[in-house]
Amino acid sequence: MNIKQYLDSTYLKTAIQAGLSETENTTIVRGFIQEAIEEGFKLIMVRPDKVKLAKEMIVKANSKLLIGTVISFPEGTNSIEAKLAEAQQAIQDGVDEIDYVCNYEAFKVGNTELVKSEVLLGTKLAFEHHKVAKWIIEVAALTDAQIIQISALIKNVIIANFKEDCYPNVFVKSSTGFYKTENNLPNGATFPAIIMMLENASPLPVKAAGGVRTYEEAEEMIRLGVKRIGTSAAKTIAHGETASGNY
Ligand SMILES: O=C[C@H](O)COP(=O)(O)O
Repeated sequence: MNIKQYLDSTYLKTAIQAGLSETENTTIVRGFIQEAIEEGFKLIMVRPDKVKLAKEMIVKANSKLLIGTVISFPEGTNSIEAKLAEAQQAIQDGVDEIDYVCNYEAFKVGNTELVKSEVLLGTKLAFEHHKVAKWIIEVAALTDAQIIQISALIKNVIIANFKEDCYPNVFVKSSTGFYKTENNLPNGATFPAIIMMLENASPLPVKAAGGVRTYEEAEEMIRLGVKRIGTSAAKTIAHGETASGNY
């Protein structure tokens, strides 16, 4: 198995989150993009304001590395209009895959219509530009029943509105990697959450993200059926090593 083809190498910290100046953080992002080019990962995930930089570096290196970005990250509470505008800008800057954070807070209070609308319109926008869409559900913020319901909701919106050959291009994604739980509980891609997603999102593919730190974890996720793994430890995982956790 070529694990690198499953790995979305991810750096989503803002300068403030990284405790760095803007210039220092951009230097880190540059290094991350360069590393992903050299390692032959499938895709690099960066914040929207770094998509242009990634595109320039990838074109210059004549690399096939794809670029993904995150929309309404990490809370997902922006209006649909704001999400579409952010995605539109990322498309203009050269993005290949758009990872939208679902408005899971709206979902939790019963506003499923809003989530259905954003999934429909956000996916439509991605498809109009031949891009992949992913919907982050933030499993740590949800009960098991809610994980099941929102995975099925996304699946049903896609099945009702798009042709079968589009299904591989819409993912249900577990986590932002930035959610903070009380008592420091795991905030990312746990095996039980991934299994519930796989069972209820199918035929849509699942992306596991958040807290994946070892080759063994990644391999087990793939064995379970995930098609993509988003991790800030892609290089260490690809080299069969274990990175320190960030929960
Ligand atoms: O979208 C991907 C996540 O931000 C990656 O999370 P991580 O930093 O815990 O690997």
